[in-house]
Amino acid sequence: MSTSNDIKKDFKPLGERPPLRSPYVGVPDFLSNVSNFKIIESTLREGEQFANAFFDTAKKIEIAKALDDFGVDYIELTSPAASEQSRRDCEAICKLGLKAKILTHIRCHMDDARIAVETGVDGVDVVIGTSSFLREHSHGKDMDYIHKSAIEVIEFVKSKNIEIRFSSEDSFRSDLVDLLSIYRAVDKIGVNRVGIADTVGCAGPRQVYDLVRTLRGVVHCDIETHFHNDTGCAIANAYTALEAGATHIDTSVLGIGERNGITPLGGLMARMIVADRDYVRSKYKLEKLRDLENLVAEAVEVNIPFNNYITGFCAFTHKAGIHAKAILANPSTYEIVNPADFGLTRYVHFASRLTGWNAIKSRVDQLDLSLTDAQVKECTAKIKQLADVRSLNVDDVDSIIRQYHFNVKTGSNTPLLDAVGRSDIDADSLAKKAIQNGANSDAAKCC
Ligand SMILES: CC(=O)SCCNC(=O)CCNC(=O)[C@H](O)C(C)(C)COP(=O)(O)OP(=O)(O)OC[C@H]1O[C@@H](n2cnc3c(N)ncnc32)[C@H](O)[C@@H]1OP(=O)(O)O
Ligand SMILES: O=C(O)CCC(=O)C(=O)O
Ligand SMILES: [Zn+2]
Repeated sequence: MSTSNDIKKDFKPLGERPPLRSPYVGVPDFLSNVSNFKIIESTLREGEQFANAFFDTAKKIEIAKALDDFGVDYIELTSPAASEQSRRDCEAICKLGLKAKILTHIRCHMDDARIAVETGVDGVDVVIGTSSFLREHSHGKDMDYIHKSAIEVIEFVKSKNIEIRFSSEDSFRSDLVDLLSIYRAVDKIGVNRVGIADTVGCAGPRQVYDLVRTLRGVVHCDIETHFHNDTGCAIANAYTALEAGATHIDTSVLGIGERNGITPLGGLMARMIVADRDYVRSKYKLEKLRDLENLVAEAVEVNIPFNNYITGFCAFTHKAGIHAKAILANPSTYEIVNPADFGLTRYVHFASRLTGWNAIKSRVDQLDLSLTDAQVKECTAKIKQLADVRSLNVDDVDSIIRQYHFNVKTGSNTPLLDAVGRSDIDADSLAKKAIQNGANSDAAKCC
């Protein structure tokens, strides 16, 4: 039983106490791989299944090189059994001598396996559906057949001394006993990885955690995971899988894939840099992300979404006055990801009625003008007055600030609205103008 003397003895003055653990850092877990994961980049396999995708050989090579330069661990390619050109492209990419290991993705079938091992790949990803939906309506095979063909294909690929991964398609709608028994069997004969796939995007993070953690207790090999984004959980599920002990995450650039795709590479980077900045920065050339996304977006003829992780046009734009003030004082107040880690810049928006005098003061300083705080506040009020009437852009606000400054310094009384013109400019044409001028044209560069 502790006495009051013991309590006094244990009591340490504040300065001597060990630092409190940050509440934002997860509880350490020796099975977690959030600080030690690998990316299997599947833009050239899953991504080719995206509705708009057509990659000719030159484009595939360009994308493969860009992925390699970014630092992904593996590049997964479409099955060489898909078409003659797919096979030739696979061979061509294998010959590039990239740092990333090259994989191809095949059905659990000896015909596909025989073609795959001849392409020069570093490894083969084998998949077969195990849910009753796929067993009945896709390939029509039962679990006994799946076991037998899996063992045959795996032994064959292993005999060629290249990596082999076995994955169950539609894992989250498969019977748990079926799953664990096939994974145990393939682990026993020595696969490099087993894969779990949320093929229809039905799983939530708790299910992912439970399945991966259970599997971690059953197999010795690495665990790869693949998450579709139909219900918006692809990044959260990937992160949770790593927490539960998965070792590899499948991604594609911008998340492109079947239907609305899979875990996006950029979104995963955003999530993981918050978990372990040093690890992510040491492995991946994050400043190349934007170019990589632009390359793929152009190839598949889509725009980068406005709300894209990291590279969306407003991902680091701060608008409301309360945010702007705090961001100017310390960017960590309203930013969990530092844009500089990705070679990007943050912006403080000041051309709106939501702005505040701190943002306008910062703009006054950028324009190399000098006004007292009281003057900045008065000028801000004028800007907000006009912003209540119509949409403003940077030029409008700069003109008001300059006119206000001129009036103050010369004692003149020119109406501020003259600086921006009194004619009605409709909001639509201003918005169009802003887009033409580049997305951040009405924002101030800062910090
Ligand atoms: C969830 C995923 O994304 S898995 C990866 C998907 N990738 C691809 O489909 C690659 C591109 N696919 C193709 O080019 C073609 O589908 C091919 C070459 C693979 C097969 O073409 P086809 O022989 O004309 O068959 P089709 O595409 O109509 O049907 C799929 C066939 O594969 C079989 N199959 C489906 N999944 C598997 C599997 N995992 N393992 C073994 N066989 C499978 C089906 O039973 C069906 O064969 P069947 O016609 O003899 O019944
Ligand atoms: O091979 C895998 O693990 C995943 C295959 C696939 O694309 C899927 O199931 O959605
Ligand atoms: Zn998929």
